[in-house]
Amino acid sequence: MVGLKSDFIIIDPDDQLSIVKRILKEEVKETNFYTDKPKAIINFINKCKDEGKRSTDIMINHENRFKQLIYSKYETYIQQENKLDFAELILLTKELLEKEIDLQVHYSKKFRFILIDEFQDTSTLQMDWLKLMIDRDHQNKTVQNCFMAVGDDDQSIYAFRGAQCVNNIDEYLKALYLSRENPEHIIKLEQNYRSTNVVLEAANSVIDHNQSRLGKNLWTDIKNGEQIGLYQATDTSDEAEHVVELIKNFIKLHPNIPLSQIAILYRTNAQSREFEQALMNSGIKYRIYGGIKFYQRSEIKSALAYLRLIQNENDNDAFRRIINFPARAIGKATLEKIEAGAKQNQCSLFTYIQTDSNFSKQKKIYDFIQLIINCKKTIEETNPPMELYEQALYIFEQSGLMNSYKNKEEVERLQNISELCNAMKQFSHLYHTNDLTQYLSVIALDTTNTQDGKLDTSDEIERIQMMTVHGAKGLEFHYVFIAGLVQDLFPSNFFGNCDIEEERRLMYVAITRAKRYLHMSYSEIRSNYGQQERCKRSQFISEIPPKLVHVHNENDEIYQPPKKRMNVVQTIKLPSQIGFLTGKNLLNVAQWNKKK
Ligand SMILES: Nc1ncnc2c1ncn2[C@@H]1O[C@H](COP(=O)(O)OP(=O)(O)OP(=O)(O)O)[C@@H](O)[C@H]1O
Repeated sequence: MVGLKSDFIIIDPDDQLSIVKRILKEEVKETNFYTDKPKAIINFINKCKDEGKRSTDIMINHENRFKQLIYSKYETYIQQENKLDFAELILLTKELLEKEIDLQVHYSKKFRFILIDEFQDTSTLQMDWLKLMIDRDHQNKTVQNCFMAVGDDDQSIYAFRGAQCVNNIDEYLKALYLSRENPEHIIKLEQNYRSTNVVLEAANSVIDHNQSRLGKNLWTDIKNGEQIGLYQATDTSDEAEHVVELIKNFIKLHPNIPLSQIAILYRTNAQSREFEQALMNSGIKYRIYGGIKFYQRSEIKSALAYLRLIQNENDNDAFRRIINFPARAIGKATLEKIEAGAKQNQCSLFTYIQTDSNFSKQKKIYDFIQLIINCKKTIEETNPPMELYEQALYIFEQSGLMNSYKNKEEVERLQNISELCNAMKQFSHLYHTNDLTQYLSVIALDTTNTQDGKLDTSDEIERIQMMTVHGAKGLEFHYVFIAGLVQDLFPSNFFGNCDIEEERRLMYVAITRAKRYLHMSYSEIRSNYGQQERCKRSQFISEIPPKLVHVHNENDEIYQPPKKRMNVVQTIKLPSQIGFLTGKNLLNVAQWNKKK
């Protein structure tokens, strides 16, 4: 009926990725250049399907032309291969039930009780499918089967993926001849068993600022909750150090609380770096829940590979990583020939392509050689000397790395690159040097010694949990630390159009993860690509009644100013001064600190 053979195969997001990659390869065989990345195309395809759109339903414009083309090829491909992706399962079923009325009636009569969980995240397509399940008596305006939707409209945080919470609630109620006003139709579960009264009062007063909601007021029997901690930091390092200091104190005071009951939440993944550094310095184990440690992220590895090759032309691993990244149409076969030639001549890959005219005369390889040589020259010769982060930024721009992440979908990668520049600026400041070699030596441990895993899911040891607020949905922790509460970061304004109600729901999710204690922090000075910027405190902090908040200051018993520790760090000798030569044997700052 839908043109599928009975032995069809269901494919997951990884399969989708390899199919799109294969199609792209075919499509751009000649140029090895495409305007949109595979992941961006998959997001586009899935979003279209969630809106019930086939490739032929899309209004083509300059921006989506290429994506639409790949979508149509993807459709043909999976049809020929008798495959279905997740969104297709629903889309195909919806189209079938719309076409075959008998079948639609059959199924709507077959399922008498339907329970929908996480209703706030339903897409347009899922909503359309759901309506086809209604066994309706049009004449009497009644429904013969029973529906129960469970969800929290205040936790609808996937508008960017197509979830349309309040619209869908109204559509759902209308389809079932129900009304928002009738208390028998909407049952509010307002008693909360997770959090203290203080946490709930804060959550209620923040979310109360949203217009678009059904409205509810959480309450609890868990009284006398501790006040919410608030810390205004001098800069982001100070913020991270303060939070880690508090955590250390909690661990001391409550040795029986598992570390996994402590969570640090932030709005963007790039914010993890400062906290990772502070936790490593304190020797506290951590896990990035649903994410990858900062120095293991793909864009950071690529960025560092550029720096490494420029600093040391014999670094073959760095060469392999960037010779064709961003794409320069230098394929696997060419790389194999380079590897063989370099081996035969007993030299590094970069040296080899410069000396063998078969390669050095090829334009794309010649351009790569010039890129590396010119970057090195500029860094060495510019007067006054470039700061370390400026050197890096120059390389990332010249190499096309920054440009390769210009798509909206890659904003996180650019944020991570910016954070890397911030880290370099801090390094220069701390060690009074702009020497790339010394910087690369110091971070060598972070990049070589940590687990080279994909997602950091290792859970054999109790660890502090770090995650984005999106990642925290559905979870709960004894102690929750929400960091980076400044305007334009949280609430975010990454694309210049802040959806304040969606951001506020995210804040509501963040607050309601806390069972016993909540802490908020911010720094009015933040850096962007190494440049300091002044920020305003998040409006969400002001939306919490001051009586619920305890502002931390240096006189608090629990708080020991990090300045003392900074002095210790500043006395550490740099690798060149203490005679270490290879990255593997180096200790990071924290370890030097401990050894001293
Ligand atoms: N009736 C109850 N009595 C005692 N504890 C309860 C009860 N119902 C739920 N809880 C506890 O409250 C906490 C939250 O429950 P649950 O995770 O089911 O809520 P939820 O609505 O899914 O939360 P959220 O959507 O905010 O993540 C859990 O720790 C759970 O064990």
